[in-house]
Amino acid sequence: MDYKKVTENATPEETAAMPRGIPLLKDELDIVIPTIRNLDFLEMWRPFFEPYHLIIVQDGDPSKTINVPDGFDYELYNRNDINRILGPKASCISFKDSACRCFGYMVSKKKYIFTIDDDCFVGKDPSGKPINALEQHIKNILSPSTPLFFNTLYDPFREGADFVRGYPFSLREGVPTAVSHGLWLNIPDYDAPTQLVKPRERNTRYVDMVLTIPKGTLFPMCGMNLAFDRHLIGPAMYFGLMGDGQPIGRYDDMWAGWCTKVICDHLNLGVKTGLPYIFHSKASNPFVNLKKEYKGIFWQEDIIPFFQAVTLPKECTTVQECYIELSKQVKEKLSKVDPYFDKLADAMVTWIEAWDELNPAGAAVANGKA
Ligand SMILES: O=c1ccn([C@@H]2O[C@H](COP(=O)(O)OP(=O)(O)O[C@H]3O[C@@H](CO)[C@H](O)[C@H]3O)[C@@H](O)[C@H]2O)c(=O)[nH]1
Ligand SMILES: [Mn+2]
Repeated sequence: MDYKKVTENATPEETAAMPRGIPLLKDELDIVIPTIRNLDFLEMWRPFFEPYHLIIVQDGDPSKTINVPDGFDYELYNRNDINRILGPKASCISFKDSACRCFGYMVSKKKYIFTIDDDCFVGKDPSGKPINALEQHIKNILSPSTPLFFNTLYDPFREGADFVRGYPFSLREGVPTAVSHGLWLNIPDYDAPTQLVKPRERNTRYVDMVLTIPKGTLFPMCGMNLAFDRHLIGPAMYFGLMGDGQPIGRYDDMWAGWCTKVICDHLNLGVKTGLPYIFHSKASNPFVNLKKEYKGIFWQEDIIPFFQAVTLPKECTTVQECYIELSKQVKEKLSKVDPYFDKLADAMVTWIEAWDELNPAGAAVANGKA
């Protein structure tokens, strides 16, 4: 299949020249950014992001000042803030790892979240048009998913597509979409071994596709370019215990993705992957990544069969109830892999306790129907 290679990101001028459409969900969506750097990348995104509220989670040294470009409406939390707000429960929020971003999901009061890394720029589609990734995520999230029966013409709710012959009419309503998982041009999200053997590989392939991940199928969720319905699935988006003091890193989003997918399957919620693309500009150090990842690379050979075998009782009708049940199964079945999972299972409970403390209304409302 011949693809027009996409090899460069949009310039701020090209993005600024884009017609500023109506900012959909302007007051219902927060943009969460984990950072240890400056936030100059926001200049690139200004036309698309400026109307939205940002939640910046500053990782690392809290005494360092993070400069946010003028004109953005934001709240910023550093480690001192996390400790002050959560007290002892702050122990469940990772330090010195992008996993800290999930604190932003917890403190948000909005229905939707979009999270992006600070080294992700505006990509261009094959026609050279800057990609408004946020707009595409919103389209994905606001249209149903089809996890129960695979539509061979991809997302039937996209312009110019539909359900194909043989697709049961009883299933064409689809289910609510909980997660929209975007992809990356330029630096792909490879694990360290792959990065080491393919240091110069760049993703120039723009595939114009959005797919629902079928029920019963897990996937490797990357947190770099991700949106989700916080009211439907927020409490499952815990990015685990990673980074400082932990035996593992760079499995934060993976853990959240596996927990989220089994809970979405149980609650009849959908997960989509594909468009939009961002332009990932910075390859993190593969040797540092290998040190962070290596335990995860062999632990996951046990973790994946665990999640594939997970069943949740029909009495679990909220995300919190599903998540607590999942934490019990993690403690029971994964602790024999490594004592780390015993600690992680406890942290999963702490996360839900902290979530419900900061979001009391959410504690009572069922998030989805089993
Ligand atoms: O200790 C840290 C390190 C980084 N950050 C912020 O997190 C994101 C991602 O950082 P970076 O781009 O350096 O790392 P990548 O390897 O490209 O990240 C991807 O791999 C996964 C790592 O878990 C993750 O899903 C992707 O994000 C940036 O915004 C850094 O500023 C941090 O907060 N703390
Ligand atoms: Mn990166």
